[in-house]
Amino acid sequence: MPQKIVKLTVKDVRFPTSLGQHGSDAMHTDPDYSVAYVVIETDGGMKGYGLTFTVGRGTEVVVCAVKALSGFVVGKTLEEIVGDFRGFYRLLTSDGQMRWIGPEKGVIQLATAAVLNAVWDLWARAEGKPLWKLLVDMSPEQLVSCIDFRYITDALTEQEALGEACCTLLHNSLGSSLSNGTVIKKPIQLMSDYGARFPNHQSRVFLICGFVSLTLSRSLTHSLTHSLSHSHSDLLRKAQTGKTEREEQMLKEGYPAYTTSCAWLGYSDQQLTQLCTDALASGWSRFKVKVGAELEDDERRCRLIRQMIGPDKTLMMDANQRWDVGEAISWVTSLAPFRPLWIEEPTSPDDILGHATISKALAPLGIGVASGEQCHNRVMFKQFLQASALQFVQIDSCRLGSVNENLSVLLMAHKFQVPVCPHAGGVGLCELVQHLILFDYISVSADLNNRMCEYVDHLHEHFTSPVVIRNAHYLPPKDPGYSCEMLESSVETHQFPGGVVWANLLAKAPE
Ligand SMILES: C[C@H](O)[C@@H](O)CC(=O)C(=O)O
Ligand SMILES: [Mg+2]
Repeated sequence: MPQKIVKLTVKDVRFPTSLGQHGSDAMHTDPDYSVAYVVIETDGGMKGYGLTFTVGRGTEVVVCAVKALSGFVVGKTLEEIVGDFRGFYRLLTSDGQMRWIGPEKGVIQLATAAVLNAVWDLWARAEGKPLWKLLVDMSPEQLVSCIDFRYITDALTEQEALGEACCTLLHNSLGSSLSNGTVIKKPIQLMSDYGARFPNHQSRVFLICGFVSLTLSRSLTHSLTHSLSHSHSDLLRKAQTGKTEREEQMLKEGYPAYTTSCAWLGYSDQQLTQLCTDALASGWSRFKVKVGAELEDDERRCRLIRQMIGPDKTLMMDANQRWDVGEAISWVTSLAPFRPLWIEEPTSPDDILGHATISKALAPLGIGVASGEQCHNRVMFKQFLQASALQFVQIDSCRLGSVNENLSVLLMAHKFQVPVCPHAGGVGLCELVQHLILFDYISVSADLNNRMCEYVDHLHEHFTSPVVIRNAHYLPPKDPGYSCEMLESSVETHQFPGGVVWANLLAKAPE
């Protein structure tokens, strides 16, 4: 029976994390982890839950934006929405009056994520599957039908995402390997043109490829085979191979994670030492430390954490946009002896060329640049990738326009061969993003090299299906949905400003 969405509610839910300095960094010194929490209800009695992460006072603005979008959802059936998900995404992001306050960025994009996250949750529940499994079971055609390719076709077309452009890539890679111009250049060119023009006849093109390869010298045959098996424009259809094994692997081992919870900037050295000791005992081997306020403090804290974890474990550093470009380079150079794998958000999240300059300067030190938690849409990610401005892509389940826009970024990252290491520092972000990275491994990247998903050890007790971590790995969620339903009691007590937690805190606050 069609499920018509008849109601959308949104609540301002905040947790006073600033009291314990949990989540603190060089730019967010007193973060109260918060969400704009959305519930949609159907006439059949089903509910979908969605949220977007915010930090304290900003939440009320996001709540207002969600209310402004609710008219696009209420009255639609789930079938109508998911039957043309690309169209629905555009309806939300491209409305002639609403788009002026974006487009596709800032508060309105956070609100879009909250609403669409609820729709994806409803869809997964209706199918009786956790979201990652819903995505894994979708055909490549269904997956691309959820993506708005507008503004990114110069980096990734729908055909490439599906896997119809392999011949073009084959031509490009053979073109370079056959630099002295051999007789096969022409046939390959013809095959490439044929493949591009008649994507449905690809199998025939492959047959011809196979025939040609038989006639080539051994090294050229190797080159051809390599191109076919390592073609990164040949995305979703190619990744169908081995999917079942990868899904089984994930169910058994889980997805590798790193922890940020030992070293928030406002934690004392004593706290850092204790948390690090506990984390090591629980099997964590990858740690992120906040930096950027005072160089001397950073040196002391980084020395401490490196001494604690030893030379072989992985350390990442996060500056949360604190520096100018030159300052970032010299500051991180000073911290290089502590051997960070990456420096995260060294400067403004909008400064693509600045990130490229920093990447270039730090490459000789073996330090990569990571960014994405405030990268507001697929167009920004496209340019970061095109400019080789980052070496680690940090998708965020709420900063981008929900699963739809995250899919496009996962595919672009795969095409550009940049590892994805999702951001999850916030309330509910671990619960959400685990689904996306599981899908990425099983259905897109098929690669765990240099990849890990962030974990923060806060506020999971407020969710009905909290994340499960075993031996520093995310175990795939089993419950249907997108894992962001919160306990009713938690929502009630933490609602701002009337929930009992806030009523008490506000009563104690000085005038
Ligand atoms: C304010 C948040 O806690 C932020 O510091 C999170 C973050 O940058 C991360 O987890 O990475
Ligand atoms: Mg960060």
